[in-house]
Amino acid sequence: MTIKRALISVSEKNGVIDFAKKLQALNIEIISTGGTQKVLTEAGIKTLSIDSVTGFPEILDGRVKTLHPKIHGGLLGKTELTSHLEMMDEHKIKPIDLICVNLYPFKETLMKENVTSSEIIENIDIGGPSMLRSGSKNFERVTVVVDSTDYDSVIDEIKKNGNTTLKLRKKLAAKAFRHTASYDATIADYLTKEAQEETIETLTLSYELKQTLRYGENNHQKAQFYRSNFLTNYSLVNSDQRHGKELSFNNIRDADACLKILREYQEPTAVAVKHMNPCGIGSGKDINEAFQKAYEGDPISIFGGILALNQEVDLELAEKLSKLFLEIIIAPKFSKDAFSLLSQKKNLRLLELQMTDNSIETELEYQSVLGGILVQEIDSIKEDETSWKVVTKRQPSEEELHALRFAYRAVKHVKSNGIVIANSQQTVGIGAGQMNRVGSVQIALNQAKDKLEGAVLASDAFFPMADSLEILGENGIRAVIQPGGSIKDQESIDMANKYGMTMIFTGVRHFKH
Ligand SMILES: NC(=O)c1ncn([C@@H]2O[C@H](COP(=O)(O)O)[C@@H](O)[C@H]2O)c1NC=O
Repeated sequence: MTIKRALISVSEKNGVIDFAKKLQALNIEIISTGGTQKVLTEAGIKTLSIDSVTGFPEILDGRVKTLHPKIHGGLLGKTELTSHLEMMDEHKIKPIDLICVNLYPFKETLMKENVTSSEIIENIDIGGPSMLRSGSKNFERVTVVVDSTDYDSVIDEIKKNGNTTLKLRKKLAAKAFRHTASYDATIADYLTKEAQEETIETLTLSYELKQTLRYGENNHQKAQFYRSNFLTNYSLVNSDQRHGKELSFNNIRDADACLKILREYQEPTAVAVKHMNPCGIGSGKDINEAFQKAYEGDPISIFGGILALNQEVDLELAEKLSKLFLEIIIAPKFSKDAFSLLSQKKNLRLLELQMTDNSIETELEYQSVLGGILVQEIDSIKEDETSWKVVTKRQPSEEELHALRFAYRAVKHVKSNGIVIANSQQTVGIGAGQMNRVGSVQIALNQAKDKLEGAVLASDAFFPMADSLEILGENGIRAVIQPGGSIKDQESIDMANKYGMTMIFTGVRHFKH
């Protein structure tokens, strides 16, 4: 069976003239909706108007154009069934064998500045998805084109056989259903937010393929990277990779962890990450000093790591960075000479990122478990220092308080059990991902060694026992910040007092499992 009739109804009209011309040259009759018909007619392509087929005008400002049995019957009718053919005959419904439809730009409208809600609602396409669904259900006969990148392969197949192959029609139908599902997911997300609903009975997500990755966590695992429909500040998805080979799966996760930490700091700051944990965070009066602090915090672990900085990298800094082995450097900008120096390193990736506004809004994060998915708000709670309680006899000095704030912002991003030892501008010891807290404390102390003078300690969750405090006291740690909440808190407080330490309970836990 050959394709005899096509319907074209597109909002995004790029490439459609060429496609329609080729269909016309293949003797395919074309029906089209108002705006599309205008464009095609102007290009000298003969088309039938929708109303001449339906016998009904386009009404309600375009809300009803193709929603008619003459169209949907033409798409859904099974021409191999005599009963269908008889019914189509009786109601003067002619088969439509190909549809080319793309939808009202809902997402693009949503992202426009100063857009009104009525403009958003009017950009919910109803007739387009209906046609896509009707045609796709009947993929045995109907070719459904929703993506202009498929125009050529469709034309090629029709040229060869007068029709597309069943294989291609099936592929295109699946694509069309993915397209309408994603389109609806975006609308559902918008309306859910508008209706201020929090717990929804069905999770519908819409992400677009950004790139196929060479492999996943290991080279026998296939992997892809999908982007959200909406741009997020500090997101790797919006980065401009200016140099180096493609990011790997592990690079992306590490770089994301790095950026989530960087987002916590307004002052010039550098963050180095290894295996999703920070290994050095430094702040300073300028970005050079910040990097120096981050580097000196742990000059060993930064090797092979990922570094993100929240200010432009200049030549002076680039010279220091070029001496290190780093996988990725992320910054809002690289000066011209910094870029030419760093881009000489073949294995280094350089990424420029939009990181202007570091306000952390309530975002959701997803984690898959076997057979399910967990959704939670990201840990973006604003620290309310007025609810912090000094539980020891000694109050923290201004300097200690400054360091405690710095350390507590960092420990939130360390895998539990998380321990950070820091001064007011630099992490000097990080204990991460241990199965007991005292183990993390020991790792952090071990790493901090000669930098313990005046250092403070932050813990992501309470100390279950006084043993950690005893070790800290013996090692000269003078100030501690932790959520509190253990039944043995009093023992830890007594131990802190014994060593003349000061300790703050924040009341807010920051587990990161
Ligand atoms: N209401 C309908 O019956 C209807 N039928 C097709 N559309 C959409 O109208 C658009 C094309 O319109 P035009 O050819 O007038 O520019 C396409 O994006 C198509 O998906 C419709 N519009 C919205 O639902």
